[in-house]
Amino acid sequence: MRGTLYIVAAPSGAGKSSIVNAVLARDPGIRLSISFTSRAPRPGERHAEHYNFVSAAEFEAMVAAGDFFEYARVHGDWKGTARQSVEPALAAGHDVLLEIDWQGARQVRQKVPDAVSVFILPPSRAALEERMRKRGQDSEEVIQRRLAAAREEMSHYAEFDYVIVNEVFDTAVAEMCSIFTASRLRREAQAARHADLLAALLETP
Ligand SMILES: Nc1nc2c(ncn2[C@@H]2O[C@H](COP(=O)(O)OP(=O)(O)O)[C@@H](O)[C@H]2O)c(=O)[nH]1
Ligand SMILES: Nc1ncnc2c1ncn2[C@@H]1O[C@H](COP(=O)(O)OP(=O)(O)O)[C@@H](O)[C@H]1O
Repeated sequence: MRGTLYIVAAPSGAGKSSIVNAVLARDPGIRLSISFTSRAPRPGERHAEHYNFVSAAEFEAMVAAGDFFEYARVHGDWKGTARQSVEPALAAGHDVLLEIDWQGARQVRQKVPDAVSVFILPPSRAALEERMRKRGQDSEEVIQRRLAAAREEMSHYAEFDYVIVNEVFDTAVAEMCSIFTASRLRREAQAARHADLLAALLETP
């Protein structure tokens, strides 16, 4: 059976990376796709671990070569998921998780209609702003830009299959694990039903 494709999106600062890391630690079978980006690495970020960092020209060459499963301009930088990070793993039966924005999520839904998409919301505007500041990595100008971008991102929450409000961290992690487990079980049950049906249909009379 092909693997399941999970999409997780959220406004910056909602707790997406923290939740995804906790879910991956509990469920090591899920493969996290490492995106490509044209933005410069921040202090402490490592190539091929946080992102595959490439120049804008390299990114655009990958677009022209059709290398991307999805890509978009996010906060002024190119971000994209390489086909190579997704298609072989799904075909081999592995589940793959994409941490991408709403524009990428739209492209993926068109390609893979049974992808399972989850949107993470902060419990309040104040909490979102506080969490952005707590990371202490961005200038005030960048934070103001990100708050405006957060409103745009959150306006698309209803396009997603599931919404998690990240108020209590452990509850949010448990909710995401439940969503993933339930959707995997549903797909396995459906595949088993189809296998039984085909066996019956193809049985020689
Ligand atoms: N479409 C798309 N969006 C992405 C990709 N990788 C990251 N993003 C989105 O880019 C936004 C900013 O990412 P984030 O890691 O929070 O911030 P950054 O550290 O400034 O890159 C978030 O909405 C991510 O979901 C990607 O491969 N494709
Ligand atoms: N439920 C929560 N309650 C309080 N702080 C949280 C919660 N979830 C995440 N955080 C904190 O908020 C900040 C932003 O989280 P992060 O995972 O980096 O967000 P994102 O990936 O969505 O930008 C981090 O300092 C993180 O520890």
